[in-house]
Amino acid sequence: MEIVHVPMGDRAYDIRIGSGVLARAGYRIKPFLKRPRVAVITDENVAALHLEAFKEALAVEGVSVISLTLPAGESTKSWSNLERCVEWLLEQRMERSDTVIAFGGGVIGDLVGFAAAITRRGVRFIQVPTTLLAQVDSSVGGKTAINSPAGKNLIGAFYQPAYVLADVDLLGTLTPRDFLAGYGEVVKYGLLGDLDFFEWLEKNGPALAAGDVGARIAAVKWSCQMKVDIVTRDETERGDRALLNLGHTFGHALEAATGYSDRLLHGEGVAIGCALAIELSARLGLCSQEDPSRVRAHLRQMGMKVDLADIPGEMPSAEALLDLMGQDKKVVAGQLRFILTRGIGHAFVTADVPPEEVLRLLKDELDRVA
Ligand SMILES: NC(=O)c1ccc[n+]([C@@H]2O[C@H](COP(=O)([O-])OP(=O)(O)OC[C@H]3O[C@@H](n4cnc5c(N)ncnc54)[C@H](O)[C@@H]3O)[C@@H](O)[C@H]2O)c1
Ligand SMILES: O=C(O)C(=O)C[C@@H](O)[C@H](O)[C@H](O)COP(=O)(O)O
Ligand SMILES: [Zn+2]
Repeated sequence: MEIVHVPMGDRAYDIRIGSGVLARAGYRIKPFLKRPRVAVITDENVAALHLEAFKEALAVEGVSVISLTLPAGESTKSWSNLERCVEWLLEQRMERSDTVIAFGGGVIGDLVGFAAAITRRGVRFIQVPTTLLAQVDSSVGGKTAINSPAGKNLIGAFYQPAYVLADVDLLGTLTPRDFLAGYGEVVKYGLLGDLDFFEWLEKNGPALAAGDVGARIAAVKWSCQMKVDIVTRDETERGDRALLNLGHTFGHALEAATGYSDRLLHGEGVAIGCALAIELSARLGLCSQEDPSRVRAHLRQMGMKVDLADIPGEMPSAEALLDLMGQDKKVVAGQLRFILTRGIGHAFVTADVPPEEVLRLLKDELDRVA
């Protein structure tokens, strides 16, 4: 069992990572409860596979459970599902000191975290992440949100969980595609701040995907620790936290362009976005010409999407993609900011990127699609 502590004063919390964690969830969660009753919100896939086991683990400690099951997929991060969650919590008479548990991937975590933040101006909230992406990234750090037709995660709040409980055994039921999408965020950590981690992934990525429990725990812990170090320096993204957005300026525009649909999962967009950010860095002379090919080679070795050509269906023009990037939350005074790199493990935030270079890169990439 591994623990990563998030030192945030009176909002400090622990992330507990291990195998067999779910079976002991009642024992772990009970100390947080003012009364032995929790509201669990999940999605249809997670409910079918793991909700009974989770309920039993809570029941053995005398904790009763009310649960709400939502449709699976990115389109669940919507106003209508936010309303559904909040109204359900109110109907169930959840008090401010009661606890809401997000039991699922990043979609459930982001939506339920936001619902918890605004219900009675903030009910206590615990994350039990069930995807690789949620265990390494979305359950930690307090970004919560839903999507708008105008762009990704544009409606939300910073709201930290009280606890995060990550059982890597749950990753065993993910589809290979969902597992690899989460791996996109794992690779991001190596690229943004730790060449040793990237090298470790080059060696251990295949074992991780094949189900090696030790490797999974190590990767989740490494990623969470990196995220915690950044988030505790800059909780609300005034500076360094934007590093965690490596690949996302491109990735979020691609998600919007593909309608937040099955055509492109978030982590897939992040992987393609990282490859584009590093290519852009090389074109601007910031990093070596070898870095983009090394990153692409690793993503390809893992069987991931790497290029715009890997996205099925029609893509909009380079100009339209650049326009979608204009809704990015890192925009200041109308100017886009990018996360670029001086080499693998050395990312930085900059507004000093000529839009014509971005356009040229996107055009070259789109030409390869045609
Ligand atoms: N808040 C943050 O800091 C942050 C960070 C990264 C990503 N995100 C958000 O996270 C979302 C993506 O999260 P995701 O990749 O977890 O997607 P997801 O929540 O849609 O889960 C992916 C799929 O896996 C299924 N699933 C979940 N757990 C399962 C399990 N154990 N076994 C079998 N199937 C399971 C889900 O039902 C879904 O179909 C995006 O909306 C993204 O914006 C947020
Ligand atoms: O926690 C962060 O900060 C991140 O940027 C992590 C990202 O992986 C995540 O996708 C996040 O939701 C993106 O943030 P956004 O502010 O660009 O919506
Ligand atoms: Zn992300």
